Amino acid sequence: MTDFQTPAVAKIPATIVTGFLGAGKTTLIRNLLTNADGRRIALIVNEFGDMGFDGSLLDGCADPSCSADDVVELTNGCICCTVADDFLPAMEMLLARETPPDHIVIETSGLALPQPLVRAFTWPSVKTRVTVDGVVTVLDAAALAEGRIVLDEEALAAQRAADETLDHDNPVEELFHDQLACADLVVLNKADLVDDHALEHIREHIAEDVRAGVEIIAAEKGSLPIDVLLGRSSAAEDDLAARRAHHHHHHHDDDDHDHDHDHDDDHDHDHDHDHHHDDFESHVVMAPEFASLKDIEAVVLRAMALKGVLRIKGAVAVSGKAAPALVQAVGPRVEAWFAAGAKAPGKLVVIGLKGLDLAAVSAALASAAAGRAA
Ligand SMILES: Nc1nc2c(ncn2[C@@H]2O[C@H](COP(=O)(O)OP(=O)(O)OP(=O)(O)O)[C@@H](O)[C@H]2O)c(=O)[nH]1
Repeated sequence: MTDFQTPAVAKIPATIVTGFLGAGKTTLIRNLLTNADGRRIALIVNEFGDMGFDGSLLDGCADPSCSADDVVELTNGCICCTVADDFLPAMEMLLARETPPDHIVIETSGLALPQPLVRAFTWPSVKTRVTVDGVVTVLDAAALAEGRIVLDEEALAAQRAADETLDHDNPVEELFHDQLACADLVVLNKADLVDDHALEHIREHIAEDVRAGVEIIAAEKGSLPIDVLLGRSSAAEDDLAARRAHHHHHHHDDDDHDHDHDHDDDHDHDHDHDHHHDDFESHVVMAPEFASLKDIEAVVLRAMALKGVLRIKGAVAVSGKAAPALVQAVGPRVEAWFAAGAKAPGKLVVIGLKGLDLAAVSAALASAAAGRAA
């Protein structure tokens, strides 16, 4: 339908960056922002957990080459559940600026379903001004190669049979499929941590989960040319029906938590919003002062090894050092480094499966400190 009254105004493209906890979304975006080539990019960031912004991205943006024009942080829960309260107002604010951005990049939390967010682009206040340029799904190749995210349906069935507590689908798996089904581009990140054979194996599996024609590109530290990441013009918001995962549900019908209130014809195939993040929890844990970066790595690694723990990150103090250390842990990998200017050291965010033993995690962190002092 053509509207002859309104001159055609080019819509602002928006790129959605999704992917599981710790896959490398922030790293990829930091890279993108330092290669923005004069584009004015606004960034909307959503974190799962109470602590909000992880600081490392801001570090990147203290860099004069970082071109983030504006950074909006959404912390009231998972973006896919707070679209109307958080995301739409943030978008409207960006659009109301005198000089709107050239491009908008949205980093979803690692537990967000991209589909409800894409659907938000069909809301009238947004649809006339913005279009989804592409959904970029970042995958952790190491997590896949090491079986922390299970690719294989048979292996998954075996896992389920072995673990009685998995009475329904593995929530990590379901998110994985949702995030893949929505993708315009899959970035097989952390390629440096796996061999070519494993990469090929992963690629073959993923090919079954993505829409036809979706590119799967291996990367290290999310480092890809900006023209690969931006400029896809996918208009995903017009194509939602094709972007739903086919879940193999093991839920009992009455046990399905479908919080979606939208049940008109357009929207009620909304199996893509089963709120898998009800299956996860996040805590802020006070961290002691550590003796050294090595000490941090050893202690956090022990906490990561506890059942259900998926991600730990934050900033901690190191004795005798003015600068706090940032900590990043995904699976068996812990990184810690000094970062002047990181704020509020002494807190770590712990994210994991619902039912994780928080007392044990806190104790692992605290007892290590006591042991060291002895
Ligand atoms: N070896 C390796 N490490 C990587 C790569 N990309 C990211 N990392 C590390 O993985 C960890 C998580 O990276 P982030 O970019 O914070 O991941 P994220 O997806 O934004 O994490 P959440 O927002 O918590 O979901 C950090 O310690 C990164 O340094 C990569 O290509 N190779």
